[in-house]
Amino acid sequence: MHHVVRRPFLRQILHRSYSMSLPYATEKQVAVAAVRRACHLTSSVFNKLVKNETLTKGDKSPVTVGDYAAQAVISTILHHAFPSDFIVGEEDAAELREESGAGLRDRIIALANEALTGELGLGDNVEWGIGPGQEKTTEQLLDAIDRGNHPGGRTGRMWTIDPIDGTKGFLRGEQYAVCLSLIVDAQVQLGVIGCPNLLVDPAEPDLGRGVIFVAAKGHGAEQMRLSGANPTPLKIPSILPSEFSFLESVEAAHSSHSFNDRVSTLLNITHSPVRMDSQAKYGCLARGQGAAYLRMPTGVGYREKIWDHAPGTILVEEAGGVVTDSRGLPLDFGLGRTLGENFGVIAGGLGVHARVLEAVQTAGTEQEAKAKA
Ligand SMILES: Nc1ncnc2c1ncn2[C@@H]1O[C@H](COP(=O)(O)O)[C@@H](OP(=O)(O)O)[C@H]1O
Repeated sequence: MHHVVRRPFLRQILHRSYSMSLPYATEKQVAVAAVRRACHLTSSVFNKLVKNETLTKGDKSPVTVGDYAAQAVISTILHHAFPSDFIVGEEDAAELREESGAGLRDRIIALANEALTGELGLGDNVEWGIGPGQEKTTEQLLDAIDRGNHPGGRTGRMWTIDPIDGTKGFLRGEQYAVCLSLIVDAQVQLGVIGCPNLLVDPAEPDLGRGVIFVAAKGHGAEQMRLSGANPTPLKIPSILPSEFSFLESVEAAHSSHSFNDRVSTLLNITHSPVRMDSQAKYGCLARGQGAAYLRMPTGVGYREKIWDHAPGTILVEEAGGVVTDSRGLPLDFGLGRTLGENFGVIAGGLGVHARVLEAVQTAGTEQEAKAKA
């Protein structure tokens, strides 16, 4: 009798301390498992389709195959674990449902099923629809891709998926990232960024490549191996911008290189910028590579997508940094699928961010004056 009375009490205490330690513990496990499988998938697409096939210049088919299949995998896992959550994903399956898309569709379904049915790894759970024997039908996987059509908004639980962020980097065999975040009532609660091509430690190249960055609101940021091993907490060091360089996009069409040059000059930064595709930039910043990430628009009209910044923003904030737009406003993840009126992105360590923001505003005023003259 004594035993029967004590057990629920103990379970209550244990549950309370567990949920106090990490409110989204299951979500974190599921998200890491989903990103890990998608990373293996995209790496295998690269090895099969980019390295070993002759691609014509501008051929985007490996990206298309990888993008669709990775979104199918992540969305399937999320739906098994959290059936009522919404998903804001970059892709939809309309093209694959057409008669002309049959070849592409078959390739994608095979790849997604291969990724879903792989052996269970560290922290995996069969209840998430993964593991040997868990094949899905074509219809189930197309529906999984299409579940990414949520319009976003200010309330509710929603996941953002960018199955291959940095598609240009992916095709060049350089950096790209598989990105996932959980947003609850417009606040990012969880961010996971898988970077299959990123060195585990730039100071020790022998450790190899393949990193997953994870951050949970109020519970810090960490980096782990793709297997989930070696979780290491991340903290942005307090450094002066002159000692380090900016992180920026490789693609001049995505972010103004000349504007960044001017900001570097204003801050007396002498090192060249580190150019890198995808949200791997946020990951590098969080582990102390580069002083700040600066992304200023190249023209008017483009609106940044929430899936391109939600995981990175929480990662940098949880590593002790700050992320705002070029006016110093927080990024607003509650306006739909885009960041709406936010203009540009500045991410950096606490003191560094304030100095970069000031220089960005000076450079912006100069630019306006020049345009008027
Ligand atoms: N004109 C533009 N300005 C800013 N970002 C753009 C852009 N056109 C595309 N992008 C986004 O930039 C992302 C890549 O960022 P980066 O330059 O940091 O690697 C692209 O993601 P995808 O590669 O998933 O399409 C795309 O969403």
